Amino acid sequence: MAEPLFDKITLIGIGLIGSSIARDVKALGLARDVTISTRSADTLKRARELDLGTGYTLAAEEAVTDADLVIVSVPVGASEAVAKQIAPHLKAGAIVTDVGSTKASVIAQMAPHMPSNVHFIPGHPLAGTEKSGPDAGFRGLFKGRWCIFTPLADTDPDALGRLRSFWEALGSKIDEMDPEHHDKVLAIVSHLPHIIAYNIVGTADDLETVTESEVIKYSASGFRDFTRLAASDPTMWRDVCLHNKDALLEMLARFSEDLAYLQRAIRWGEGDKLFELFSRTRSIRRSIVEAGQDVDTPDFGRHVLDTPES
Ligand SMILES: NC(=O)C1=CN([C@@H]2O[C@H](COP(=O)(O)OP(=O)(O)OC[C@H]3O[C@@H](n4cnc5c(N)ncnc54)[C@H](O)[C@@H]3O)[C@@H](O)[C@H]2O)C=CC1
Ligand SMILES: O=C(O)C(=O)Cc1ccc(O)cc1
Repeated sequence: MAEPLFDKITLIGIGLIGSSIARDVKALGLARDVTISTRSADTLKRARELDLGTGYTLAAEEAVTDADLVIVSVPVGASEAVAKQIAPHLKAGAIVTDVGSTKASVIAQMAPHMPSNVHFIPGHPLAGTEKSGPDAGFRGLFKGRWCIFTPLADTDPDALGRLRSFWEALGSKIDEMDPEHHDKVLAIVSHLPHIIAYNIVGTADDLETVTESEVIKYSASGFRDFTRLAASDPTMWRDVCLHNKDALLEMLARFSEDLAYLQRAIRWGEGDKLFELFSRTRSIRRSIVEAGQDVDTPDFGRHVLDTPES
């Protein structure tokens, strides 16, 4: 068991991400006190049944009292409400971080409410699944995965170092970026793929000439991969779309142009153009595999941490 990095950690939101953090924190002994707060009584009750923390309350302002580290793991659209609620009750010197999939909007929502004696360090673990809620979390989700920090200009290096040590204890690799760049990168590698998945599954569902039972019966593995992404939480992804609007619209515009190019090549029988693109994209997949980043298999992220569960 590791020496606790923090006396008290408070988790606001205890879904897939919050509960995965809680499981690792508890198993690794990273805090003496793990207080959990979430919006609904049913979810809080489930967190208690799963024994995810040491204290439970529906009142976020009560939960953050005396906390050394506060991790906000709620849909990005709820960030401002949470920040307003907790801000007056934060301990001087506390670190407040989040895990939201978009960063510029979360900073705009939270930073103005943070007291000057608190260290607010936005973060985003690039790890997850299509599932949600406290039962969906699991130990080791963050192992070997990137966690991106988008620190504000005046961030205290000591606080940054302590947050880095925390994520490293969960097995993550850390990178830093400015929030706008983060939002562009994530728009192409994560947000656009989810939108494409929602769209293709919606298109299949709307077809008049192919029945739903045929789609289910004959779904090839490529289509099944899309259905996994398209099963992701609607609240979370509505919020991602609304809160990374500019970057997403830019990537969608680029995507539509490139799709039109493909459409023309198919219409006019330009096989050389199709072959050239398909060869280029194949090499990207090879680079991902060579870089050891091809962990997105059906059981991806399910590797447990080396430290045995206590
Ligand atoms: N699901 C994924 O694969 C990943 C999600 N994220 C980000 O992590 C955050 C949480 O996502 P998940 O854990 O997947 O969602 P989830 O739906 O599993 O859990 C969300 C939690 O937030 C709580 N909540 C919602 N509104 C709240 C409010 N106003 N006050 C307090 N609690 C509130 C819910 O009760 C629930 O406990 C999101 O911002 C998402 O963008 C980041 C990386 C991966
Ligand atoms: O389930 C998947 O394939 C994901 O891509 C999970 C995911 C969703 C949102 C994020 O911000 C990061 C990771």
